Amino acid sequence: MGAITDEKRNLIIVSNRLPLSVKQVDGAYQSSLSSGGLVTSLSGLTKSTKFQWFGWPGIEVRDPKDREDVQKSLEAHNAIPIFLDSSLAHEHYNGFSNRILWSVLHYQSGVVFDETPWQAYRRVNELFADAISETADSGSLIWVHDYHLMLLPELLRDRLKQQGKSCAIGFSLHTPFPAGDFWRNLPVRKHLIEGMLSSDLIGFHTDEYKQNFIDTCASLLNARTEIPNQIQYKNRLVCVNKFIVGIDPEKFTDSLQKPDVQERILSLKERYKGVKVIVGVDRLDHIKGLTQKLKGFDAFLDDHPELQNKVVLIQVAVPSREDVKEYQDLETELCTIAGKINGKHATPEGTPLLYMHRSVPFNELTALYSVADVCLLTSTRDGMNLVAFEYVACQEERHGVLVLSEFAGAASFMTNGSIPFHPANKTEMSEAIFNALNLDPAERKAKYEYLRGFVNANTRFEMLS
Ligand SMILES: O=P(O)(O)OC[C@H]1O[C@H](O[C@H]2O[C@H](CO)[C@@H](O)[C@H](O)[C@H]2O)[C@H](O)[C@@H](O)[C@@H]1O
Ligand SMILES: O=c1ccn([C@@H]2O[C@H](COP(=O)(O)OP(=O)(O)O)[C@@H](O)[C@H]2O)c(=O)[nH]1
Repeated sequence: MGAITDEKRNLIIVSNRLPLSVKQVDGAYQSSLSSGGLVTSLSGLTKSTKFQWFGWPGIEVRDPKDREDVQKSLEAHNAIPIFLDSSLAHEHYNGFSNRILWSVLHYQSGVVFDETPWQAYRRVNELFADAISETADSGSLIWVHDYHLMLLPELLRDRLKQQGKSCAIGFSLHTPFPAGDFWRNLPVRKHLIEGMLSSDLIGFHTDEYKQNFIDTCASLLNARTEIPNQIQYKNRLVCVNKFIVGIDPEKFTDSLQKPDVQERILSLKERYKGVKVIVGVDRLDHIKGLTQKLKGFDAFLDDHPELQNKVVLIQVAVPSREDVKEYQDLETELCTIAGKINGKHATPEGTPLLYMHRSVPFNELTALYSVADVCLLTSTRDGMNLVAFEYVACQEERHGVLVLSEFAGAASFMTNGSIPFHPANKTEMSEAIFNALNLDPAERKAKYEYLRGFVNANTRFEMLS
């Protein structure tokens, strides 16, 4: 079985975060587009497919009248909020999903398990199952996304069965799934895998993640896995496969045509005349290797004094998960390193590093991508990394070079068209940057065309759509 596709069926998308996050500004509720690749990867679907999207609105709303208002404002975008108390949401999202589960999925050591966040994780998965099973009709396709909701397929299947409904359930993991023994770091590992195995189809970003998952099912649960892409467990047959997540490149090329974006591009080109621009866009997260990136860039500046005032790194670090201490500490560390780099390498002509700790509007982002000669992505682990795709989409004229960590999921597909490197090796990173800046035009064009072909061929996330 490949993708589940059936235009007549009602499609329900479920993710922890809705594509619109709600905030209270001066007493009124306002919604804005959520950050991150999951939302980007599914936004292309809105063009061609009708669906309802269930998720947490990102804010506690207690008053029933306020809940109604929020519900109505999201309804216009087919988004259905699942309201959670703030302490429950905090323990589920920050406590278990991001401090514990995210770390294990991305091979980070020193994970400490705690019962309270685990119970909150279970409870939130139950609340999602209650809300969705109530709304779903028999025959609906339910597409669950990501590590925040690994228990949901099982909870949902039980409830639907009790209600006499039959629905196909798909599950997409947007993160890596770790190899070998790493998953054993989680005392509740079995519950999570069993939760996912109640799906009909499970999708991963790469073959490597898929195979790691299959191997874990065999070793942990004794599941039968002899038939490729199938897992037989407790009288159920579950299909697993790789589904390449992509972007809608037209959204980016259209943005570049807008007069105000063209104007912005001209002004950035003027500002950086005679200077090579390297761009980095990452959520401020350990897995993006930002510490390594800044240190690698420092090494590059040390190695190439002849390029003083001739290269600038513009790094956008999008605020993320700011209630988690590890993320706060990372932000402090990055500020210190950024300050040191500019302290060491700045001249009266300017600074080599522009470190921006904020999100940028979409048009500004596309202008930045467009003027950059190089895009530097240094993930230590990363499910896919859609910034790599977006940079390519904005480089039709310049044929800029992608310098891509071998640990980003995107590297499984983009290595031929990029300059790969190991993010823990400063020397390798410095050489990769130098090579990218000095690539001859014919090779640049060839690499670019390879990447462009890949990005254009993978514009739809085709698992259940
Ligand atoms: O919702 P947040 O906690 O703010 O985090 C944003 C998203 O981060 C992760 O994104 C992943 O999905 C991308 C698209 O498939 C992929 O390219 C990237 O490598 C992953 O890190 C997370 O998995 C999402 O659930 C979050 O919404
Ligand atoms: O200020 C910004 C800058 C970037 N992005 C988007 O965040 C997504 C990042 O996705 P990626 O897959 O690279 O990583 P993730 O953040 O999901 O781990 C991309 O679509 C970016 O365009 C964003 O939402 N706000």
